[in-house]
Amino acid sequence: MPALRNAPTVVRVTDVSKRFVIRKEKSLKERIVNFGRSQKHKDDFWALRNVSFEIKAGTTIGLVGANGSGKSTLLKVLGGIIQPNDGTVERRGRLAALLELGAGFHPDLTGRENVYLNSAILGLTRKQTDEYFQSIVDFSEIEEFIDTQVKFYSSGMYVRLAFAIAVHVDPDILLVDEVLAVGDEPFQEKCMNKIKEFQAEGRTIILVSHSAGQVEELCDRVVVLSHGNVVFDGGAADGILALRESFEH
Ligand SMILES: Nc1ncnc2c1ncn2[C@@H]1O[C@H](COP(=O)(O)OP(=O)(O)OP(=O)(O)O)[C@@H](O)[C@H]1O
Repeated sequence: MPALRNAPTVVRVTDVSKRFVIRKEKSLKERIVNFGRSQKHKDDFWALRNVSFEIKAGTTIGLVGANGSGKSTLLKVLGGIIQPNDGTVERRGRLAALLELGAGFHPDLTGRENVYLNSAILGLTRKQTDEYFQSIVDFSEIEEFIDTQVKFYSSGMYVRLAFAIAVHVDPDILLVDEVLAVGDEPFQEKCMNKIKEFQAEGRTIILVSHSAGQVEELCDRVVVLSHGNVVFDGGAADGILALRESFEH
């Protein structure tokens, strides 16, 4: 469901840039020649450069781009997990983020403990989590392992529990990284249905995906990143064409 023209802006990204410092390892020869001198060899790398856009409530937006183009970095900045070096991110409403595998889970805690920990981080009281708990477990279909430490979970089990938590905390904004691809087919279908339900309820979804089919099916709008720059921002069909073009640069 495309956002209404007069819907409020729920995310405003203004001139966001993110720099990483990359350590480069020297070759064995360089290390011998430079023996005793500083071994430090660092480069600045701009993963995002002057990224700006706004998202209206109720929009499903696809973030696409080649490997390394900055999609996950942008999602983490949007989710407040990392801070940009320049620029600002403004958000309105409760946000739940499904980022890379395991992010947000404590490996030594059990599934049950992680449900309570994550829900608390997302602003739910213990009583509210008690109410949702069984529904989260049912959605994840991993009841048998709910009292196992999550470090022993398979990738699919991680995603099942993480997705189940994210969709039960009543988020206004849902961030979804490529994680859905890890679930098996029945679970992927269940997630797609949940995302469509969220769309119908007017929630805002920001989705990173490498699947053109998934993006065309779900997204009202597509932002294409290339080397940390926004090179396209518009409709899904044109966005897929722009994505293919960006592979050549
Ligand atoms: N913590 C970090 N330290 C140094 N460099 C990083 C860090 N995180 C990301 N990068 C670099 O920033 C760039 C963008 O990474 P990012 O994970 O955002 O790409 P992506 O578009 O999500 O890629 P993919 O499609 O492969 O998941 C990459 O070159 C990556 O190596």
